[in-house]
Amino acid sequence: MSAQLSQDELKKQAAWKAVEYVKSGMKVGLGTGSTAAFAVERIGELLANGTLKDIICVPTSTRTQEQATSLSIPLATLDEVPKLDVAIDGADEVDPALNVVKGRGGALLREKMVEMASDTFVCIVDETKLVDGLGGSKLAMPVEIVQFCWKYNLERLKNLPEVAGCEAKLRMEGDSPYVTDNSNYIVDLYFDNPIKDSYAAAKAISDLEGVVDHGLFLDMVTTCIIAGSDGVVVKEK
Ligand SMILES: O=C(CO)[C@H](O)[C@H](O)COP(=O)(O)O
Repeated sequence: MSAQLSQDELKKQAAWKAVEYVKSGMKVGLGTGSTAAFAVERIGELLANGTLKDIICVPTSTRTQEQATSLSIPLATLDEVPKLDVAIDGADEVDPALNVVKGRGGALLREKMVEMASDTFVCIVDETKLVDGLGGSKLAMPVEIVQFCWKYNLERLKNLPEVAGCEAKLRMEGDSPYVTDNSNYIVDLYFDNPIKDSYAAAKAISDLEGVVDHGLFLDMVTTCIIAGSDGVVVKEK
């Protein structure tokens, strides 16, 4: 039966399972992306039917903020609620140690801030996101940089020994650079092979002046919910 589920149905299964971690009275981080959107929708439903009460949520993007507002989910910022009980968010890649790449949706900075502020980070994915090593999907690993002298920083990123051989491209939206919710640009790094040492890469990237943040979320996920053709698997860190 489950072998016939679409990718969206798998995302929804993972999202619904994650929402079981949300209890009345909690402070909740809301992720960004198509998988996280199913979780936001479910939280909205459970609030509307009275199953969940008195929760307050912190969104990780203007997109999620708009969705949550449309569902009458009570919202706050980290300024108002600096400590969260649980955050639920998708990911682009998940390795066997539950380190993840995030930010293909462009929300990496707010996602990292909200997820670091949370006691529990429940990551929700379908099985297509599983990789043997980060960078292994051959899709983008985003780095958020300031707009100022972006070419200079793109070149410096490309030339870091810790990400040797990667391709670096400024993310575009039509004919213009993509601009994040924080008014920054994104350089996407593409790898032929998984990154050898994600920790060294994360440090080297962060150390560049003008880098705001990157999509390597290391040692952050506490629970990963993976929906696949064999059902839903929960992995705890
Ligand atoms: O990091 C993200 C957005 O910045 C998303 O969580 C990530 O891109 C996964 O998205 P989706 O659930 O649509 O596959």
